[in-house]
Amino acid sequence: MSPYEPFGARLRRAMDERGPLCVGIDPHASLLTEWGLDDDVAGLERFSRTVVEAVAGRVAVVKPQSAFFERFGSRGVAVLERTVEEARAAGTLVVMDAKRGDIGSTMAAYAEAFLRKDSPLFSDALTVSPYLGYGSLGPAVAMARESGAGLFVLALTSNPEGGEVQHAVRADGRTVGATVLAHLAAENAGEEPLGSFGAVVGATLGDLSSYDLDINGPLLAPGVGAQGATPADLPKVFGSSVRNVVPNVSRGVLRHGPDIVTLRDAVDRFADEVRAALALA
Ligand SMILES: O=C(O)c1cc(=O)[nH]c(=O)n1[C@@H]1O[C@H](COP(=O)(O)O)[C@@H](O)[C@H]1O
Repeated sequence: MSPYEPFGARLRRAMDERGPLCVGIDPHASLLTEWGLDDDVAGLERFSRTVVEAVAGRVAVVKPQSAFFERFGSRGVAVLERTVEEARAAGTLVVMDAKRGDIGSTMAAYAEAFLRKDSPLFSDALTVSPYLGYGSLGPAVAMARESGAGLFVLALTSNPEGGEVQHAVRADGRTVGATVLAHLAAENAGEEPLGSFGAVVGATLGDLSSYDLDINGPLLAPGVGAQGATPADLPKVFGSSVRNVVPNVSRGVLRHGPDIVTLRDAVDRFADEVRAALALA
């Protein structure tokens, strides 16, 4: 038994206290330019610091997108470390969006990198890909349990290309995406108030009534804002599972920077719209 409070319980509390919105920290080169920053490590650091300052304590979760930090090599990764540390120090949960996935023995090293309690990049949860087979994620599941961390496993992604893999029908008649969801439901069985093993399910996907989203775990829902989904779509897409949805907005909020007050207003608008949509669900 881990001495740490599980991610699912910490997330449920944060969602109940602050609402479920997740703000993505995605320092696109084009956003750095729009913010009047140089596309370099100093610009990256200023951008990330500003977002954390604007949103920490106001939203349940932030989700730094590792790719935009890796672009700058080790110095960018150092900024990512500080971003994670500052957000966590401010009491905001951090989902590291690194979408890792590999054979089990390598997955164990990714788990150490992001989910081992004393790792420099330790995050409250990590996005992972199950498309080397769900079982290959075993070491990450084990490490997450040990550290009180969580995973968000790509199930039904927000991009239109995802369907060719995720809606594919297996020999047993189930789709690949449904199988991922079933694995997660098994992982979370009996956990209260919420399991720690979430699914990524795009808010852009329209009617998902043929999928069982009731996995007793969180559903990270990217696609709100720049990809065209709105908070009002959430009840339609997620049905009765909507209370476990963590909607992510990145560019839809970030384009309102660099002024902190304007950024906060944008976050508050999305947060209010999400609350209103959930109240009607
Ligand atoms: O895992 C993710 O967060 C993710 C999964 C998915 O299916 N679609 C998706 O857009 N994302 C991420 O969510 C963020 C969406 O950003 P915006 O489109 O700017 O709101 C990006 O960091 C994507 O990498």
